Amino acid sequence: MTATPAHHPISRPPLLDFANITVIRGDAPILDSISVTIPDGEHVAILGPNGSGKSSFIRTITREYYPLIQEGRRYRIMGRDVWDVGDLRSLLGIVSDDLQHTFTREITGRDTILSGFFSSVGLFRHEITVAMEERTDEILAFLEIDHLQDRPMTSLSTGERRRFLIGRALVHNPHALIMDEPTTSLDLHALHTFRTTLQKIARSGTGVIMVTHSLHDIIPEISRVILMKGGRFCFDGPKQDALTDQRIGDLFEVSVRIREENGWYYASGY
Ligand SMILES: Nc1ncnc2c1ncn2[C@@H]1O[C@H](COP(=O)(O)OP(=O)(O)OP(=O)(O)O)[C@@H](O)[C@H]1O
Repeated sequence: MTATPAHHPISRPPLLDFANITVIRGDAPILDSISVTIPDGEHVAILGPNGSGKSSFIRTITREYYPLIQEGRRYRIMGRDVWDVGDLRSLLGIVSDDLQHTFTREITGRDTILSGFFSSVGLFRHEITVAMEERTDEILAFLEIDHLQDRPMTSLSTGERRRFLIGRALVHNPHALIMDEPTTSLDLHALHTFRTTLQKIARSGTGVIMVTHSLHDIIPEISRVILMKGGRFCFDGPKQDALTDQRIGDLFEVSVRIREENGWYYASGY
């Protein structure tokens, strides 16, 4: 199935086209003069230590945080400077812990996915069409979670809940799935299932953009890695150039050895 949009035309504008993006919170910049262009459909990881500004960067994409208006600023998403925030968020599939924490009521997995059509947390008096039901069935099958669809979200494990949130994010065939620390609190089995799901999504044509502090989140399909520290992007380039002993050691301020195995990267010796 095309759970994700293999049909997006090739000549789309970049997903993100940012220049000189600075966000101030309190009295200090939490994002400091960030410039980055991410083409539509590209898979990118943004790797950085705790407090480096990764979540703030995601919140700037989703317009929860606004950058300063200053000379040379470019704040363009999918070719546009001005967005209705609801429209923007439905074209970007966002999966974050912030979102997961909002699903605390007794809502089933299926209804969680359906609620993505309305950008709501749960279903109220929303009119569900046959097309929406069919799309939900496709997504459930694609993510291999159909057997869990009638269970309340509160009874599902963290990994299972996360897959339903991905399903919710996929309803509109988003240009990209944007994830914040997607594997936090997953055990080895859940991690394996999650990574397999993510690889499937990446291969189906949807861009995968994730912020993380773990090398093991970087699926082989991700070829570009941005290193982030102190609210700045300090490296942006091919994965094999980013994930070196020296660069990762400097990033996390610890001596580390990086090993690659079948496209996956591991850190040891710290
Ligand atoms: N609304 C806010 N008000 C004040 N400071 C903030 C706000 N949001 C973020 N910060 C600060 O900005 C810095 C970056 O935070 P952010 O959550 O973006 O980092 P992170 O890289 O996602 O961290 P982690 O890996 O621990 O989740 C931190 O020092 C944080 O305290």
